[in-house]
Amino acid sequence: MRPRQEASYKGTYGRIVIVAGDVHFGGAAIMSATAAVNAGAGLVTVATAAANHAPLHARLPEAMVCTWDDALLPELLARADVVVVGPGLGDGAAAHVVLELVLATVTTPQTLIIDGSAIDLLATGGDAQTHTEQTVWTPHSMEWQRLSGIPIAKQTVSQNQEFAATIPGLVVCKGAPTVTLDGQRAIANSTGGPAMATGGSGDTLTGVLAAFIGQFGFSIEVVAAAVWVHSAAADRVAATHYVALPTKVSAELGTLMHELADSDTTEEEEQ
Ligand SMILES: NC(=O)C1=CN([C@@H]2O[C@H](COP(=O)(O)OP(=O)(O)OC[C@H]3O[C@@H](n4cnc5c(N)ncnc54)[C@H](OP(=O)(O)O)[C@@H]3O)[C@@H](O)[C@H]2O)[C@@H](O)CC1
Ligand SMILES: Nc1ncnc2c1ncn2[C@@H]1O[C@H](COP(=O)(O)OP(=O)(O)O)[C@@H](O)[C@H]1O
Ligand SMILES: [Mg+2]
Repeated sequence: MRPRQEASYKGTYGRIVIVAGDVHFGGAAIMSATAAVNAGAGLVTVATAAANHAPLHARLPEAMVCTWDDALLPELLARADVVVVGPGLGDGAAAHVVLELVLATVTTPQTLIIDGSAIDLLATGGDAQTHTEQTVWTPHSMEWQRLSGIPIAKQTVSQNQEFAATIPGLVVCKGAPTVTLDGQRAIANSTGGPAMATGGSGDTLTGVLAAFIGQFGFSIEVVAAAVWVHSAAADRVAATHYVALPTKVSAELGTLMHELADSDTTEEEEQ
């Protein structure tokens, strides 16, 4: 976490494009974008099914919106610092087409975060290679089983590392605990808990990851920090709520990040 610099503008903090939300899963797109905005991303655009356009605008005016077939999307993707693909993308014909566009367009040094339906589409149809080493995979156990072929019961860190080493970038194996892997190093997360076991927690994590990479760069440390902050925000909600609803977790991010950035500055000043 770093405080924001005086000499900066919205472009300094990351251009994020989130490709998400078919007609059934508009909430996934909204939750991902809400998290990205609250975690400090400079500019957020959501590419989604037409049915989600107006709800997203009404719910989150900070985000821009276009549809998957918008003629502007290829250029938006090419100019992005970080692209998220997959939350609630579904497996319809349009999802296949837009995933192909994303995979063909996003290249190093851009970051590509692959989640949810996009992991499933690649597990069943394509190969798991991308054009950027700066890829972050965010599977839950079943998505990881589909992609890696490792049955859930055999998903040990060493088994997971072996497959992680064969695909580009980092893998965030979500669970209790979530473990971030790069094929060699593994970082187990220390925050979070069962109050997060509710639809949309993973969708929210994609937005936090995108915002962190957009602001602080791509590395295993930044990815693990985003995982930690997302679950730490959920812990705060869970301190007074039975379930850590993703929208409440996103609302908690701003205060938590303010405190973390502030405490880092204080430590630096004291040294
Ligand atoms: N509001 C919205 O718009 C929302 C939209 N969403 C979007 O929906 C899309 C589909 O995502 P998905 O995760 O719901 O479905 P899928 O990939 O089929 O996984 C479920 C299967 O895996 C199994 N399973 C085993 N272990 C598991 C584990 N640890 N965690 C989870 N599952 C586990 C599980 O076993 P069972 O429960 O049947 O025993 C079941 O057989 C995706 O794009 C997502 O972004 C959601 O985020 C919800 C809110
Ligand atoms: N028992 C648990 N302990 C810690 N974290 C959990 C627990 N259950 C769920 N989570 C977290 O919730 C998220 C679930 O992700 P995912 O299944 O992709 O959600 P969705 O697709 O519904 O948004 C992950 O970040 C995971 O670590
Ligand atoms: Mg998910």
